[in-house]
Amino acid sequence: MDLTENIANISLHEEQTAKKRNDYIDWQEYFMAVAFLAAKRSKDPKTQVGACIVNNDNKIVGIGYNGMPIGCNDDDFPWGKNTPSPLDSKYLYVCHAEMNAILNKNSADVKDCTIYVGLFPCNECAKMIIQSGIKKVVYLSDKNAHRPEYIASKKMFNASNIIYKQYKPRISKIEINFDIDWDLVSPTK
Ligand SMILES: O=c1[nH]c(=O)n([C@H]2C[C@H](O)[C@@H](COP(=O)(O)O)O2)cc1CO
Ligand SMILES: [Zn+2]
Repeated sequence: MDLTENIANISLHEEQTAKKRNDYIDWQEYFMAVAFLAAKRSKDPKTQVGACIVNNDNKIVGIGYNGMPIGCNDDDFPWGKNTPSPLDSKYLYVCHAEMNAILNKNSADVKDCTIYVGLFPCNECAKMIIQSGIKKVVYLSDKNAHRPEYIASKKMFNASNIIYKQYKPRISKIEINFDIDWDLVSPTK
């Protein structure tokens, strides 16, 4: 067997024994990352939240982020927090990520689904989650846990048998790189 033939045999063997890659992201990482990607669409200068609703077949059926209602111009409505009049701050207007994800659903309903969200849901979103039939909440941060709205959320979730679970990331960062050299990854034949 000459050298060229030998090299060809080795590469054929490599092709035939090729294994799947194992550094792929798992389902939870994928859904939480989708929620975080959606949050990047938010115009809120302080807090960007994203939510991703997933059914029992691991299919995404709704995505949302916090933003002004349709027709309420992002540039005209306020984004401040601590204004003398509540009418001049964002809170009376902004739609929360969870609410948008539920309303944006692309399936008939979101019954028995799981919602992945950056922040633990407030009491208003908790009510929407319960009424929509979502059965599980996976959240990243519970930074407002001491506030009455969030204590109320937990009371309602407990009463309604909604499971809530904090997501503990295995990795702290998932990078999206548009700058891939596709020919280097998989050379054109
Ligand atoms: O679950 C949530 N979902 C959600 O979309 N939000 C939004 C509403 C506001 O735009 C922002 C919170 O504003 P701030 O952190 O500045 O108080 O995050 C806030 C929460 C917190 O519960
Ligand atoms: Zn909310």
